[in-house]
Amino acid sequence: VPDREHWGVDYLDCGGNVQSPINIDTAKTIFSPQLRPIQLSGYSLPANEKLRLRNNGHTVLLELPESLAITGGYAQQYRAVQLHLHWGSLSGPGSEHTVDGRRFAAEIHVVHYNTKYDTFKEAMVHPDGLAVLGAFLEVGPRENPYYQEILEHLHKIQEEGEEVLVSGFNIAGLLPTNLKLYFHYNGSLTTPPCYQTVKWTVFNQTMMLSHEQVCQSSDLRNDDNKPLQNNFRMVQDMHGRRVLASFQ
Ligand SMILES: NS(=O)(=O)c1c(F)c(F)c(SCCc2ccc(C(=O)O)cc2)c(F)c1NC1CCCCCCC1
Ligand SMILES: [Zn+2]
Repeated sequence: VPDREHWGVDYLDCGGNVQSPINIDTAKTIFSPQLRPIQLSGYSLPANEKLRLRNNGHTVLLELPESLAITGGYAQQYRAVQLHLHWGSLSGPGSEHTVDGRRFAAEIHVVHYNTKYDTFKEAMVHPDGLAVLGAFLEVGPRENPYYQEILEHLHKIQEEGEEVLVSGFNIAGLLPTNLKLYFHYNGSLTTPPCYQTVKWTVFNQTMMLSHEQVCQSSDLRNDDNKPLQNNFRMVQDMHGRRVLASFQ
């Protein structure tokens, strides 16, 4: 099938056996003291740097400059591509990964590509091509100022395809302060083409947002003018994979 050669990797990876998201069964994780703290560099952006925030009909995504890099915790260097969110609805939570069967209110993914490849498109078809940093979002008593930098613009991009420019801020504020405690496993993109080329990091520490903030994502609509919600994929079978933990 010509398409198959064209894509280089089996395009129908969505049915493969290295898929994401997964349920993290903490009783079966392997404590791996060799897992070093994740180190981020260039994540603090000046306000005069403008970032494109877009409603793509599936999620809200923030394009990131390649100046943001993962410089520790992975064997190779990875540079940022974009970040986006997964959330639920009034009827329930919407994280993609679950922990001991628990689904969290929402989940952020910061997508990076391995800089040994020239471009993101080239990297995303190689097994060590992508690194996604994931963190769970929970409802807490206070508004989260870092998430407000993104959420305060959602009312301007309610329709699919709309986008707005957001002023730079410290993107690291969207991730936990403790980058030492995390789960690590090999998986995939959670949307077609589902390439099995992601080295996942899911942080143990969660992010606290106000109830209003967590509900704000459902102001977004897709092309059928339907509310954009429950944009999470079902958890996938491990097929013998093990999840490593940087902590006991
Ligand atoms: N969890 S995830 O990382 O797999 C993921 C999702 F689950 C996602 F649902 C998404 S959004 C759906 C794919 C998509 C659609 C339109 C556009 C656009 O108009 O630019 C972009 C992407 C989404 F964008 C991503 N991240 C993308 C994976 C899609 C293809 C490569 C782009 C970078 C990472
Ligand atoms: Zn995602």
